[in-house]
Amino acid sequence: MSLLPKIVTLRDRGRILLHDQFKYISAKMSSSSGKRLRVLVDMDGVIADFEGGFLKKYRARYPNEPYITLEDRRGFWVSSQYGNLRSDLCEKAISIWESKDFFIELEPLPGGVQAVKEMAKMENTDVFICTSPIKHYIHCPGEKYAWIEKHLGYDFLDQIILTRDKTVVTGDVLIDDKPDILGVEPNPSWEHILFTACHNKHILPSSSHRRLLSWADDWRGILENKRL
Ligand SMILES: Cc1cn([C@H]2C[C@H](O)[C@@H](COP(=O)(O)O)O2)c(=O)[nH]c1=O
Ligand SMILES: [Mg+2]
Repeated sequence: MSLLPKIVTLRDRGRILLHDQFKYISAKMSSSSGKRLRVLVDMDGVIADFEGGFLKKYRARYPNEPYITLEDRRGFWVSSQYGNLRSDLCEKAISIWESKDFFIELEPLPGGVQAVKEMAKMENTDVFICTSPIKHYIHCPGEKYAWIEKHLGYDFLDQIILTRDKTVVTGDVLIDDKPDILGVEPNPSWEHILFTACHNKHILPSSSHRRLLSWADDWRGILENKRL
């Protein structure tokens, strides 16, 4: 090996320049669909029918108690609205989602599983299911895993984020039906796309939220727009 300092000739510089240009062009070609995107998809109320599953089981267990139709649902917290109806109904509502088999037996919401599968196959796209477990953890976390395996497949178990604070998760987009997603991070990295559900459909359009009305809505357009 020569001990002489390396002299970069004009010809070398030309080669380096060409090499850099080649690298730039091939990088551009491989990311023809724009920048890499990390999409966080909520589970309850977005791909799994929490509200429908709740009402069915609540009515079966408490056939003589009053209930709230999906049409009349207001506000994210089912427990609060039932508690306002009659104070003891709050506990009765909670007893439903704390029961064994509640989360695993939730029906998929129309188009959700198909959309997530398609999203995951898109070039330059990482999809994670970002979902909050209840604190009564005996059944819920395991059943959420089982639901993902059942509907999205075994390999999707690598893509699960269980957290009660979604603000600390980094991503480009969070598709979620909860209107206010708060936590310790005041400026989360993601844009919250509000997924329309029976409890939030009456909230007026706001400049702080873009909406996805259902999985038949233009989720592909939202993703492409985020790549720009
Ligand atoms: C309506 C409602 C929900 N929960 C629980 C059930 C789920 O584990 C989470 C919601 O999770 P997401 O990731 O935000 O979809 O909250 C509850 O404890 N009380 C309720 O009234
Ligand atoms: Mg949700």
